[in-house]
Amino acid sequence: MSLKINIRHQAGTLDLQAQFKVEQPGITALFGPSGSGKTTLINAIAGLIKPDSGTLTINDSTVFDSATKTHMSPRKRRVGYVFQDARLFPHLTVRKNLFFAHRRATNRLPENQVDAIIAMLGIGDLLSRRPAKLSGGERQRVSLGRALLGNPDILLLDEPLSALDQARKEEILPYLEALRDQRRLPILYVSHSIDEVARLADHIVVMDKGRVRASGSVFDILARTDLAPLTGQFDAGAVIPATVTGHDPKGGISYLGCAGHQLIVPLLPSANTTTTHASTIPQQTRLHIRARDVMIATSIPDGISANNILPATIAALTPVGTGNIEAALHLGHAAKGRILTTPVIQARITNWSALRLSLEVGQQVYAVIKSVTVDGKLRDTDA
Ligand SMILES: Nc1ncnc2c1ncn2[C@@H]1O[C@H](COP(=O)(O)OP(=O)(O)OP(=O)(O)O)[C@@H](O)[C@H]1O
Repeated sequence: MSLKINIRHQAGTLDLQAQFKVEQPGITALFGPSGSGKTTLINAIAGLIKPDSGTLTINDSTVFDSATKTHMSPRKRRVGYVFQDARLFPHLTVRKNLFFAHRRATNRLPENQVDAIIAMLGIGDLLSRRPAKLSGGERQRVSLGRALLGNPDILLLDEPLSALDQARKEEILPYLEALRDQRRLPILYVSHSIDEVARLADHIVVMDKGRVRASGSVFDILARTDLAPLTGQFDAGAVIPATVTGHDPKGGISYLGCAGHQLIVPLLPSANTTTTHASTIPQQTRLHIRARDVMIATSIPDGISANNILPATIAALTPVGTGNIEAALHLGHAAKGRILTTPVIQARITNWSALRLSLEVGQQVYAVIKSVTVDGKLRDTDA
């Protein structure tokens, strides 16, 4: 499955010139400031607007080509679209909303897959209700179900959580994670929230003023300090790969390995609680470490509640806002003259602390990590 975009489109003051490819399943976040052209771009992919020029290819099928005057209708494009507001048919029950999409699909899903989607989204008990009798989170889950029952080649999600309060967001995020992990479907996900992106996305396309400024894996993009003004990475912190290496259910902790270091986190829900070592170990995961949850120490601190104190080397010190410094820290201590290639995490400290500790680039320090989120499936954990 692939999506290839090379389009140009003028809308009011927006001069959209977008060129990128999505060739992998999983979630690709379209991220960027308000007005950067994200919705215009996915409307073009869905066929809701016709670009001025260029080409759009979904799965080797050219859905738009200005040179040959090809502009396939939205229905024929096999694209599932979930909007900010659920846009369900108000007069139809959930069942009828869902099966409307199923019946219209050019390539209908088999019954067992329909049942699996309904189960995955936890909407089986809602089938006889009308949209007005659903909560905001339930409506969005039904809307996701309706998009999936159309058996799309690609799913476009335009800020599907932005109209929901934090509690409803937390309710729906696990379903999006299940969707990402269980269905091998590319998902283009528009979001303003870097926390959501860090939690869900595998890849990020960063847009600004109608242009694609960068695209790459979530690990690489969130490690790039040059993109921070656009990504809000200073608030997001880092997303880095890790391995679950063991569990100690009695002690209530799990062990993770990251760049040769061990981290301890409260027992992960994925742990087998009857044995000390789950059969699935080691298991790949990722950590989200926010800059505000990392402190810097110049020597190993004593008598401290934080479990995770990792050696680190300062890669960059960047002023942010008034009075704060963002420190980029390579995990591990670099020998003199050696350049580290280990993952980078960020720490948010005050100017005053940086001066007091005489911090400088290249200095060997310790990162005191107060809290880690282990993948999205697993809750925020004070570590
Ligand atoms: N039909 C239109 N007529 C005039 N201007 C338009 C039209 N569509 C888009 N624009 C312009 O394009 C800009 C980008 O819109 P778009 O909704 O694609 O941005 P966005 O990145 O999705 O923003 P947001 O994150 O706020 O939703 C708008 O600010 C507007 O100036």
